[in-house]
Amino acid sequence: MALRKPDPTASKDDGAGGAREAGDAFQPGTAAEAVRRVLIVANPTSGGFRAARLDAICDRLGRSGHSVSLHLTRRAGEIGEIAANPGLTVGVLAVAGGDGSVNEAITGFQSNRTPPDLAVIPSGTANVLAAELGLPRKPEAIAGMIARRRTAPLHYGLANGRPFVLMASAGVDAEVVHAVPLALKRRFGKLAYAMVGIEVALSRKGEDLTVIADGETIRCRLAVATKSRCYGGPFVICRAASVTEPGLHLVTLERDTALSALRYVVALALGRLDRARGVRVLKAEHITISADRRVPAQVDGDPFGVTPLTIEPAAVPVRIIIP
Ligand SMILES: Nc1ncnc2c1ncn2[C@@H]1O[C@H](COP(=O)(O)OP(=O)(O)OP(=O)(O)O)[C@@H](O)[C@H]1O
Repeated sequence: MALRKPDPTASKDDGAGGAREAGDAFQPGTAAEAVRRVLIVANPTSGGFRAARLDAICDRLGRSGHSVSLHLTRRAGEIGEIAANPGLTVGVLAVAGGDGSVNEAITGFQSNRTPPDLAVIPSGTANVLAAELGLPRKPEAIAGMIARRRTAPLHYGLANGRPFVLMASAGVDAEVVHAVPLALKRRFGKLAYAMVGIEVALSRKGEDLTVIADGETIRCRLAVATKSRCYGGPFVICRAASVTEPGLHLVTLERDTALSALRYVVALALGRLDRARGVRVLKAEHITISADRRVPAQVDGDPFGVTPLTIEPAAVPVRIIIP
């Protein structure tokens, strides 16, 4: 077993170059050998990261005959580079991190003609995908899931060509995502979004959005193109959406004053957003979001420039390991 022990100091450059450091994951071998190889790429800066969990997962997978390599990232972008590398000869690329790290892997897979199966070892601040797929948290259960290799198609979306696994949006939520300083997010987790959200909601003017969904024009203040049922954690934004089904849904909110934002947050927390006044939920294949002025956008909880956005489903899904 080519096991690199989780090392909290590995974020410091030890002179080994990027993906190569992942050892066995880039060695040639028979197809049968490659299938048993698992490369875990872990983001040690993600919320709730625990090196000891990875150690336990590596040990358990090693005991079940897998060849496991572990790579701790040292900077943003590395997971995408590893996922895109055509020399990657593993059966499973397991991302230990939050939704942003998973997004990087999917983005990398776009330029890899033979991507391995994707597994997610959940950490992260919100980790909506983990809630969406009902992923286990305990090391033993995660290792068991990876060893079983039951997969589902992960149907992701594209916003201006950039993959999103969960959602792409423009409006007040994206403004909050843009405004949350990383240090605050690392210190307070989801609470950081609530703190900055209140400040943004009370101070912003907002902008009218024009959304065209499969030819229908909708005017609103917040538009969320979603693949996921959940939003911001376990909160249901769109009952009909599923990351493992093709297609997209659109959720629009007609108002974004501080009071209506509060109403919508309460409705979301109660799982009743789709029934709240001024909310529309519809299925759509092709969505554009534009505004007279540039409105901040976000994908999968990370800042993503400004409007206009053109959003559509990706043609080919990724295989993801599920419980
Ligand atoms: N070693 C690293 N140093 C700094 N940033 C990194 C590193 N490795 C990955 N990243 C970046 O950190 C971003 C956020 O990480 P991640 O999604 O794993 O955790 P999170 O922000 O706590 O969780 P969530 O996205 O679920 O809120 C990712 O977009 C990724 O590009």
